[in-house]
Amino acid sequence: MTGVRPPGRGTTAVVPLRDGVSGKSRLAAVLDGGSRRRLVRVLARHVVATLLAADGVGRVVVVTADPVFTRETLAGLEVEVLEQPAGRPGLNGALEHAREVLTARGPGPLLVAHADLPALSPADVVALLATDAPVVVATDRYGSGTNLLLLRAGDAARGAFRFRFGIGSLAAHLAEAEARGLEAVVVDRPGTSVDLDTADDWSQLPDEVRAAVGQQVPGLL
Ligand SMILES: Nc1nc2c(ncn2[C@@H]2O[C@H](COP(=O)(O)OP(=O)(O)OP(=O)(O)O)[C@@H](O)[C@H]2O)c(=O)[nH]1
Ligand SMILES: C=C(OP(=O)(O)O)C(=O)O
Repeated sequence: MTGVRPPGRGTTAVVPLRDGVSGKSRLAAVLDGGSRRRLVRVLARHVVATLLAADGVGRVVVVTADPVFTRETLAGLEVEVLEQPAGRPGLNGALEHAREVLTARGPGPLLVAHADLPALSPADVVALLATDAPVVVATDRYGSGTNLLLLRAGDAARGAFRFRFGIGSLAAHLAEAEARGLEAVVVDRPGTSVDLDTADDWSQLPDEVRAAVGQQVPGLL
């Protein structure tokens, strides 16, 4: 993508983004396909723009099985798009691929951020980066999942840490850190805890966030 920031100092943020058709399936009962696709775009643009605006983030890389949709979705934003190989399916496979590519380029902390965090602010990102631990997990509103994961452990430890996104991923990531002798800190902030997967998640968002997203996605307001 044009206008990509050169590799430099700071944390590299990695945003996984599914293809243009299958995401946000849990909202299928309340939103048609076109609106779900639009929602994926609005949320992804918000998360990427927020990361780019946060002090301490050097670069944003999006890993996806659908680079055409992703480039179109993120047009005008300074991101690099990495294509997820077919042999690396699923969210964890996508992240392993991104980590391999980035580690081959050089050392440095990695911040994984899901592309569906409508309330995420630059201050949330700065707060995560200010947390002094080799592994930092921002959990979801149930205290059971992982919405952002910061790995600033040294290269060997960072490379060996298994991504375990999915049901119960907070406990899985904490266990992973413990198994590798890495201190892990859990962060729980209003801006990091709501990933928009269900109508109930929607109801938990502040009014101003719902107004901003709802204006752009028919059917949500
Ligand atoms: N590259 C990539 N990203 C994924 C994949 N699965 C999920 N993601 C991304 O990972 C983040 C969390 O996704 P989920 O909430 O599990 O899935 P979703 O598509 O948003 O919603 P559901 O269809 O309801 O599960 C979002 O940024 C997704 O776009 C995948 O297989 N590959
Ligand atoms: C992938 C995860 O959650 P969700 O599918 O709810 O986004 C997770 O919490 O690891």
